[in-house]
Amino acid sequence: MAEKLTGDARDTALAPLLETGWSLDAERDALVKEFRFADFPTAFGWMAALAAVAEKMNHHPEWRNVYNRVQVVLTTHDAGGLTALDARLAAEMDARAGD
Ligand SMILES: C[C@H](O)[C@H](O)[C@H]1CNC2=NC(N)=NC(=O)C2=N1
Repeated sequence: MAEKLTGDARDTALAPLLETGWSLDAERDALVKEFRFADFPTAFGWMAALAAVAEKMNHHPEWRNVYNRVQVVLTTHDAGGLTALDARLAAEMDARAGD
C-alpha cells in the first residue's frame, strides 16, 4: 500500500502542483482542481484517456463533469490522505490537459 506523504518528500511532491492550479483540501488531505476544456467532447476525451491511466495505476480519481468542466479530487483512500500516487496522477492530468 502507498504511504502517506510527509515532511520534505511531501513538500517536494506538492510544490509544482500548487503552481499549476491544484489546491489542498486540508480536511480530506486531498488535491483538488477544476479543469476547463473547449467543449464537452474535449473534456470527456480527456477523462477517457485519464481513466485508462488511472486503471493502469490502480489509482482512481473522484471527479465530476459538467459540460466542459471537470472537478477533480485526488486522495488515497487506503492511506487516508495524499500519497505519491496522487501527485503522479495529478501530473498526468496536467500533462494531458496541456496545463
Ligand atoms: C482494492 C483496490 O486496489 C483499491 O481500492 C485501490 C483502487 N483505487 C484507488 N484509488 C484511490 N484514489 N485510492 C485508493 O486507495 C485506491 N485503492
